[in-house]
Amino acid sequence: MTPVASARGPIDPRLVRRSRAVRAYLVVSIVLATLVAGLVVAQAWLIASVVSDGFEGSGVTEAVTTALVALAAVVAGRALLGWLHTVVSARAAVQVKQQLRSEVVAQLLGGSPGSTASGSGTASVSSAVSSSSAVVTLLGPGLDKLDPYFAKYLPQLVLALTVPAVVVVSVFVADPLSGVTIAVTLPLVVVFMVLVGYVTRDRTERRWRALVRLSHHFSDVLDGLVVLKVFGRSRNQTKGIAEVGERNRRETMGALRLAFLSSFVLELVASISVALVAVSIGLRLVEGHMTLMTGLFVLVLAPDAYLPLRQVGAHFHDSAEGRAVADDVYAILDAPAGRASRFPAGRASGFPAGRASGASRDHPTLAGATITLEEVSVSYPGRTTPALAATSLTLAPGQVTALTGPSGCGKSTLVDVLMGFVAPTTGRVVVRTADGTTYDLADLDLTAWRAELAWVPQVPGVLAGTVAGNVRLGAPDASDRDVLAALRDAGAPDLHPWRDVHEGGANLSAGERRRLAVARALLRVRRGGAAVMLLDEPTAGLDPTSEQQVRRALRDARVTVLVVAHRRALVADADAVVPLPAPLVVVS
Ligand SMILES: Nc1ncnc2c1ncn2[C@@H]1O[C@H](COP(=O)(O)OP(=O)(O)OP(=O)(O)O)[C@@H](O)[C@H]1O
Repeated sequence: MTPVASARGPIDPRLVRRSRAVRAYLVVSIVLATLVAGLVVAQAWLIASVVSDGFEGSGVTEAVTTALVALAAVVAGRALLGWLHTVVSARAAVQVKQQLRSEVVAQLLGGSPGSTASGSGTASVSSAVSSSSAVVTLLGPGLDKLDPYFAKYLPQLVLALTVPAVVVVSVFVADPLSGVTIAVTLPLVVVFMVLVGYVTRDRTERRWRALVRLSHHFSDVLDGLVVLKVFGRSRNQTKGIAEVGERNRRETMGALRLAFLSSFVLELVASISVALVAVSIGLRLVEGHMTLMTGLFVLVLAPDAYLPLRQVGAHFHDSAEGRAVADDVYAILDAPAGRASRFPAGRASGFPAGRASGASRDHPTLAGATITLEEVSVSYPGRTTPALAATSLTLAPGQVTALTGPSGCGKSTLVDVLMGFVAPTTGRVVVRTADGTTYDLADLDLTAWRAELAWVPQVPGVLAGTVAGNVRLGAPDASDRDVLAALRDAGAPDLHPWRDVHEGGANLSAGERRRLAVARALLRVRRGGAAVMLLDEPTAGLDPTSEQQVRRALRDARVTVLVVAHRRALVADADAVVPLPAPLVVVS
């Protein structure tokens, strides 16, 4: 796993720094906890006074009745404050999760608000969030693990910081010896908590990673289930899933065992400490060195010095998974924008990735622009040969350029570079606008850049909905007539615009999906303002009539066109042909 900058204080400073909701919540929490601390002391004092009055045999006097009413009010007040704290915590959890979810989604989609927040740009995306299944786990059940952090751990932590302090001071004022005893033993509980925390941290992190691995594995198997079934290998996967599931179970049980054990240790330390205070009070009461009222007050109050700390220790386990999740979230948000943006980026699922857009970057208009690739090459880590060897080519405005070459020579990679999905390893893409200004693609706002591109990938993306809805993705405001014309010119007059389309175009043939994507690109040029078309084998698998239609549409588009072509007819139509050399074969 790539190391990520993890924040390991009692409170994750990144959450406090980046979320106003958390800061506001902490302020409210501290106020509520201080009120609770006051009520705890008041409650102990009232109980002590009622009981000592009872022992003195003064009967149910007016003072006793008043104390009992006040005691009832204090108990009700504590209940009310507890309820308020729960409500505030739950609200904060919802707000923070909502904020993190939208920040992560925006970062993955390239909007990158996270990069403007506090991204140092030094962390890299953890391998735990490098696949779509991991992202789904992270944004769904993953972020929900922040609930215990906000609902249980943080309120308790604030109580643990305020209540013991108030209790120690009150006890010290009433009985200095007990005050000193509590003040000396309290840090012991903290020391044990820290020790337990260190052990727990690794355990819970391991458990979270096991859960992510399980979801990865499961999603991979589901993806390949059809192939596995056809080749009779699906049953073998049962064993794999069972093994990963078993590992997850073992990690969960280990984390639970540790949680129970550490609660026991904290209880023990706290009980021994209270016993020390009780023994000293008992002896002094017997010897008559202390009043019953003071003794009772300290005895009732002493456990409350330890209780919040013990509980914070217990809730630390509930929150630990949330902290591991926060690490993954901030690994995405703090990653250099491009790395995170690879998630949705075209075909590419590995490095080198493209980058996210930057709102302040330039965005020249592409109408009439010349796009030049200067010695652009792309190499993927771990590969001995470049995916695209150093290539130079010029896309002249309004011309159709055909890119040819054997399979695997990097044609689609070159298209990915132009789409901004993949950053060149060497070389650069230069844009010379109609007025003669030149720009480097690396400096441009990619969202604006892509808005002027019409793209037909080798495997077109199709969303659930209708044919027309999919075609309109290129130009949402286009009329029905425009959609029909685009479908006709893409050689797809047979595709009814209102026909239902399933997710991924599962109910369309490969040829229908391709023609739908061509229609979408045509509409983007005609009504969406695109000035450049990038098409990756748009006529593969089409019948001669449809192919003829697509070729004509490309010729008539009157924009700059780069078409990856294997078919001779498509190449023959081009104004310029750029052949890429066969990839180097390295035999080791
Ligand atoms: N994400 C990736 N990670 C590593 N290698 C990759 C990645 N994408 C592509 N490649 C490799 O880069 C090389 C070029 O791939 P590319 O898809 O660009 O070729 P192509 O010329 O378009 O091939 P075809 O004509 O078969 O579509 C191939 O060897 C491919 O295996």
